[in-house]
Amino acid sequence: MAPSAVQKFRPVVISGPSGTGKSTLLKRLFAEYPDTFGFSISHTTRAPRAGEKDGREYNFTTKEGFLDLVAQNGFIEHAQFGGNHYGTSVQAVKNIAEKERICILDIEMEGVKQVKKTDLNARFLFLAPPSLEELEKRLRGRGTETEDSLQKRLAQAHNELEYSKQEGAHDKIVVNDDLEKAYVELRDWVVDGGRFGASQ
Ligand SMILES: Nc1ncnc2c1ncn2[C@@H]1O[C@H](COP(=O)(O)OP(=O)(O)OP(=O)(O)O)[C@@H](O)[C@H]1O
Repeated sequence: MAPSAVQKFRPVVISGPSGTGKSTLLKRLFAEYPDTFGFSISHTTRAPRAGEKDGREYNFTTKEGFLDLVAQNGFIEHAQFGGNHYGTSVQAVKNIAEKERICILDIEMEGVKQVKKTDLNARFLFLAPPSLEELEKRLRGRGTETEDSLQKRLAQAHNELEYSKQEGAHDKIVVNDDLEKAYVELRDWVVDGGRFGASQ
């Protein structure tokens, strides 16, 4: 039987505390490997803004449609912001594999646990900071956080680090100390000699 798209184009889940450097490293990976990766398109109940197209920026949906999909366990993760629902559906991730691209999911711990319950056959990489002190320095240096949001992120970072120590939580852990070294380690694991984790 031919392997399904998600078996061949296995999604890669990158998690790690906010500020560890996920965006920085992914940006480099996408630049070095254009047309290889993709992000899934999220669902939202908010109205499209001018210029936004259904199925491109978001899958725009009604509240009823959204809640139906929640009831069917169709979402990997979903949340409410400002009165609107947002979510990443399992199908949206599969659609990337159908397009013969590797879907990258940049999600947090609860999302990681949800992905494990699906048939997505994903690979899990955890990006760890060298220490919580260094993470705090980077978050402050980025200049995007208030004191309150910084403290929340650090508390969540502690939880993520504890989870990452559990047997089988992740397939690969990369410590982002020296950026260059971390990039090479992440890239080599993701690319996997051109196999991208597929067994055939
Ligand atoms: N190895 C490194 N050494 C020093 N600074 C780094 C390193 N990697 C990333 N940074 C810096 O740390 C800050 C946080 O990085 P980045 O925004 O990529 O984190 P993130 O994990 O994507 O965070 P979020 O989940 O909040 O989006 C940035 O200012 C980035 O330039």
